[in-house]
Amino acid sequence: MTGGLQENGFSQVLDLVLEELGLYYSQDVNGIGVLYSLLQAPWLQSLLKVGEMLRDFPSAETRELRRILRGAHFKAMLSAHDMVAQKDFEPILPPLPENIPDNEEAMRIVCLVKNKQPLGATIKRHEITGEIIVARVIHGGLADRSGLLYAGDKLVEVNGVLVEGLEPEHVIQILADSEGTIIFKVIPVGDRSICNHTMLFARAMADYWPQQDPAIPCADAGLPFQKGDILQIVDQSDSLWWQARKVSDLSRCAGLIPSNHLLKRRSMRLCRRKTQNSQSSFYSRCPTSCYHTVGAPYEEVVRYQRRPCDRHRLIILIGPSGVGVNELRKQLIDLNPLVFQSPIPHTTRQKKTYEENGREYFFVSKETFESMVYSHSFLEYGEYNGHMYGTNVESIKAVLDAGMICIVDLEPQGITGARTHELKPYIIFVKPPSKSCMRETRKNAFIITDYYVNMKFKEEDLQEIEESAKKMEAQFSQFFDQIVVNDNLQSATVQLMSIIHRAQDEPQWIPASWICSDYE
Ligand SMILES: Nc1ncnc2c1ncn2[C@@H]1O[C@H](COP(=O)(O)OP(=O)(O)OP(=O)(O)O)[C@@H](O)[C@H]1O
Repeated sequence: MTGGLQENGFSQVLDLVLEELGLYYSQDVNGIGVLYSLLQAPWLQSLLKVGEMLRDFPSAETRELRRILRGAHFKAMLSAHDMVAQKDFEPILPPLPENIPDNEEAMRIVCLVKNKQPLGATIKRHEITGEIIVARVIHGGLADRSGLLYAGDKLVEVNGVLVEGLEPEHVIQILADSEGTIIFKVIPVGDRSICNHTMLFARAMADYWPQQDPAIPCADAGLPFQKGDILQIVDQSDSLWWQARKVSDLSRCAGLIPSNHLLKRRSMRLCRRKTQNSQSSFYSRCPTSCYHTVGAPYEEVVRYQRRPCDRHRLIILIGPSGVGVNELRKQLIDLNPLVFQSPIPHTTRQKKTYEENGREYFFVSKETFESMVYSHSFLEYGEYNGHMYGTNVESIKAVLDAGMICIVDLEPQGITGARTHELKPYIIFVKPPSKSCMRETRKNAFIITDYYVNMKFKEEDLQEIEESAKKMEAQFSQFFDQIVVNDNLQSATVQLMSIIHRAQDEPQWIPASWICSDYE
């Protein structure tokens, strides 16, 4: 590079810089952005290099450049560049006062917008400190979705009202009266335990009405359910109160339900009270009578889909005597004997001449029958006209092994024995229609009793069918997978047929133990 060219280059660069700087001086620009891009500019880099070089070549231009570079504006620009580069532009807060106590707690301000829906959190008074704290946050509720309130958070203020010294009921009232925005001041809980969201499904084995439970921490946060309902238990972190939703209504937020442990404890207490009243020892009676009859409050269930290579599920029809269980079973078999069959029963009665052993019945001696009873071979058995009759599990398996759908009608007391992983029964309750409908549809029907065969239905028979159906439902509905009303015989049969096919081919809830047992 020649001396002339060098001089030309420098003056060009300088002209450029001055021109640009002149532009910025005349504009009211946001300094940081502009400075940043300005200082990034390749020409400025060159200029700096030029400056260094010029130190060694004193001339009029050099002196001028030195003056520019030492100018206040230029220095200010460079210092601004340094600040931007070091991100040193955040506001400087005044120092904290020196007299803050060491134990001062951080406060969180939570703003929730409450429409018509509940807040989805419960509060309680801390047993020791007396402070009002968030007792639990309901899964899927407003507070839970906000992610800002946690169980254990200390409430300081609600909508500007100090809660110190207030009763929890008073705070609840403030919350209930608030519409729209609610502002909480809370001291966040120190050790926030991670909620245990075990995804577990359970069949309720009893009804539960939170409004009638004096022990529930907040009745409005409770989830009412009826036996047979399938519940999704979303939180088991509390040993006494779980949170659950009904699978039939998963869009609703979860509610409180008593834990297994709590219900068992209650039923034990009930049991103790009963046995005390009956003057006998709790320990000697409880395991066999009371506790056994009360049973588990929830039954864990899983979704089960029968594979085409699996045996069919046993179809059990349950219903009050005279409702038409036997008739419906016969209708199904008559319609499709290659698909539907019933097991061949055992009996102690004499074989008739036209009968064949193993076709109508298995004819056995009283002794054989008794030994089968002792070895629990029968799902159910009973006496009729002085003879014993029984439905044997092996006969059921024979139908299932032949690839057919086995249908039995059972007394409800036989349900427990039939509920095994081997048979995986699907239980259908045959319900009577209204009495007026029965009167109409049973005009030409005959009822079979222990004393009479082929008697017309009387008014008291209809009454008895209705009452006995109600009792059965009250006691056993937790086991019913489906209910069919036997009004019109033809339509009830068609409905039953489609239910049975769905039971075999579509996913269903079954006890988890039936699946685990497969791998035993
Ligand atoms: N939907 C119906 N419409 C008209 N008649 C019916 C209907 N269902 C059943 N019946 C008749 O009612 C009578 C009693 O029915 P069924 O014998 O099936 O009763 P059940 O429930 O099996 O009672 P049980 O166990 O005491 O025999 C029979 O005559 C049957 O044909």
